[in-house]
Formats: sequence, structure tokens, C-alpha cells
Amino acid sequence: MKVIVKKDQQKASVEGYKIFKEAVQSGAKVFGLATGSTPLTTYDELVKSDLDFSDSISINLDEYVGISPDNDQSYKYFMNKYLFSKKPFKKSYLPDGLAKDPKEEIKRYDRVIAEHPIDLQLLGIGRNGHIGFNEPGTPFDLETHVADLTDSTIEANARFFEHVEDVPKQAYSMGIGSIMKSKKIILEAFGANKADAVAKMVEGPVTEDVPASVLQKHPDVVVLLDEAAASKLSK
Ligand SMILES: N[C@@H]1[C@@H](O)[C@H](O)[C@@H](COP(=O)(O)O)O[C@@H]1O
Repeated sequence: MKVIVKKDQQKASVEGYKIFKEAVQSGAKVFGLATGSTPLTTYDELVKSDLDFSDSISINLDEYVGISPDNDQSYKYFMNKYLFSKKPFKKSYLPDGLAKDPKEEIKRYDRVIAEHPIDLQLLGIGRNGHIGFNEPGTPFDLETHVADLTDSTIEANARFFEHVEDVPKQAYSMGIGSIMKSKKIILEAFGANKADAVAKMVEGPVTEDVPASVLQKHPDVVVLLDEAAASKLSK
């Protein structure tokens, strides 16, 4: 794992942008994308740039179950608002939160990922070390699945909803098995409330209790941090 610490989120996001640029220049065509507040500033950098994704594919990590794409809390809505409307891709894939048959939807999404191997995957991290919606205890070899969100994730995401009861309890998530097949991975984490998860991910044992710790086993991961998120690393 290569760990890069910058003074603040803005400066770290410029590094994120540079990694996207290098990937584009070396022919990357499939980008794995994430939602949450963390990647927003990196998306801003992409939007400002002259990078062209009109011949590229994006595949998002996850989507809430039971939420329609035009609900402003859906991840589809989020991606359209912050990235796709300003920087279009040839084709953008997300799980369909309203799919009638979840088993079929899981198969469909696994096919999408298999047909479009991810060149560069962008990740955030949850306070409990989750990536995508792979919560603690999720087997490392799992592919797309419906995840039950933990109470801490529901609480963390409640800030985007009017009431905590409105936060969906389940989500489709790309599995760790698929994430680990990405050629290159950037994990971004900003703010003091991510410092524990970051220290466990980088310096702790590789364990399903801290899903992001699996990244220690991937050959090409860049961890981009601000100083607050790096504050519990030993060096
Ligand atoms: N499924 C998403 C994750 O992909 C994201 O990394 C995490 C952290 O979000 P934030 O970046 O807002 O802290 O939240 C959600 O649970």
C-alpha cells in the first residue's frame, strides 16, 4: 500500500485526479466509482479537467435497495448530479435499487463487472472499515450481494435523510472479491472520524472484521489521506 498524506482534502483530491489522469493516459477505459462525501472533491477535479470519459465505462460500487433512481437519496441521483451530468461516460452502471428480482439483479451486476474488468477503482471507507457496503464480517471472496447495513452505517448515513428511519436498511454492493480484481485502487479518507478505520486498514491485521484491511493484499493500492485521517498511523 502506498500511503500519501496531504494537508487537507482539497490537496489530496488533486492527487486523486492525477492518478485518474495517469490511468487515462495509459489507456484505462473502465472506472469503478464510489459515492459519499469523500470522493466529491475528486469528482470536482475531474469535472474541471479536460479529461474525456466519453469513451469510458463507469461501474459504481453500490445502491440502496428500494430507492428509485430519481429519488435524491439514490446513488444514481448522486452520481448524475456530481459527475455524470458534467463529465459524461459512454455507459454508467449502477445496481438497480428497484429491481424486482434481487437474485437476477446480482447476477446482472456480476456479469457487468466480468465483462468490463475495472482498471481503476475509487473507494471511500466507512468508520467501521467498510468499503462499498461490505460491512465487517463480510467474506473476502463475496461478489455482488445484498448487504444488511449495520447500525453505525445507518447512523452515519442518516445525515443525508430527514429521519434516521428513512435510511434504507439494505443495499446492493459490489463484493470485495470483485473490488480486489481491479487493476489499481485509490482509497480516500478525510477527517478525524476516519482515523481509527485508516490505522486498522493500513497497520492492523488483515481480517474480515475490518473489510478495508484486505487491501493490504492488493498489489497496487494508493491510500490518499488528509492529516486528520492519518493522525492515528504510527509513522
Ligand atoms: N457505501 C458508502 C461507502 O462507499 C462510503 O465510502 C462510505 C463513507 O462515506 P463518506 O465518504 O460520506 O464518509 O459511506 C457509504 O457507506
